[in-house]
Amino acid sequence: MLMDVLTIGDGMITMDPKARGPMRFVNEFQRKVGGAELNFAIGASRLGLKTGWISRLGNDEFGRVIHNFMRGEGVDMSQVEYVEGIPTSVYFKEIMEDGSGRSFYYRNPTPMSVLTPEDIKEEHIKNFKLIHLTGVFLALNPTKHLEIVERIIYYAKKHDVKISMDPNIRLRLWSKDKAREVLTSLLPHVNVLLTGEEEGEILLGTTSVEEMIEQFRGYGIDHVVIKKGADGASVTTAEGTLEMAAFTPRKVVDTVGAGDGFDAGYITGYLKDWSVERSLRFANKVGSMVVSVVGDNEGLPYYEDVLAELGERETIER
Ligand SMILES: Nc1ncnc2c1ncn2[C@@H]1O[C@H](COP(=O)(O)OP(=O)(O)O)[C@@H](O)[C@H]1O
Ligand SMILES: O=C(O)C(=O)C[C@H](O)[C@H](O)COP(=O)(O)O
Repeated sequence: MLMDVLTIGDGMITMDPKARGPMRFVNEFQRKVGGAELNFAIGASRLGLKTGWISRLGNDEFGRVIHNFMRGEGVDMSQVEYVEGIPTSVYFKEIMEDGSGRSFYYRNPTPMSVLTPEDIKEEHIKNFKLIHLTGVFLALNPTKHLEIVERIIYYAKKHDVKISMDPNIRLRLWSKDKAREVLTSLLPHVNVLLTGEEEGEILLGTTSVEEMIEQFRGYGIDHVVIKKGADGASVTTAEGTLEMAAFTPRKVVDTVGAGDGFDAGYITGYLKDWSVERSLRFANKVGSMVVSVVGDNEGLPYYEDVLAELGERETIER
């Protein structure tokens, strides 16, 4: 069966604080699941894409929680295995009154560290239309994970599978210099780049967004998407640049996961051959829906919900 999108990355147990404010004062947490690529996979699957995930989980209770959760989301788990001796990754979230916050990771080593390039199978990669990569997986072990990603890209290019990338730079995981070195080496292979302005500055050393876009386009990237949080996003293609304001969310309660959701939304449009305008509107809507729900992926909408929010489908409440 031809699949749509594949992503690779660490799945984590997420501990969501039950109260807002500095984490040192929070005594109760709710156990959820998270991780940039895991969120993307859930988002893509809910938007109707046939989605696969390459990952490794600890052979423990938390690993089972993530496995069952992802199965429930309809993500292909054929390339997810349990690992002995390394616990499933965990992270704790801090959420401040305005919905912003910090992350505290317990993921070194992660079960992903047993993965090798030999685990990547050409027969598997060629089944997909697009591979979505993010900097989080690369940050966990830059040298080794770069080899794995290069293997994926080699097979992808051989079979005309497209590549999308979100730098998702987490400075708690690696330095700016390392992130720049590793991620820019991949840019020539990227078809769709989904980045923030600050990440663009880290990668290219310029604060001018115009210059950034020009440089990214110079790498041969077809769609350069710049995400700007509450200010929306822009997309630059051969046809030019389209800017779009964000939608006003019902309420901003937790901004984590908006970028991952936006990515899933934009890739949905890209794979459906929608116009840039439609893809961007759809992705902006997905992002705005994620920030109005607490949790990294709980707010990720289903395809029909996005259409309803865009006013393209009638909603019946009762
Ligand atoms: N406060 C907000 N209001 C409305 N939309 C938002 C808000 N924050 C994020 N979004 C939407 O989600 C997208 C991604 O958010 P952003 O914070 O830029 O990504 P990242 O999480 O990757 O840093 C934005 O481009 C926008 O469409
Ligand atoms: O995997 C990691 O290391 C993470 O940081 C997990 C985060 O839940 C997402 O990456 C959220 O990312 P945004 O969508 O950019 O808010």
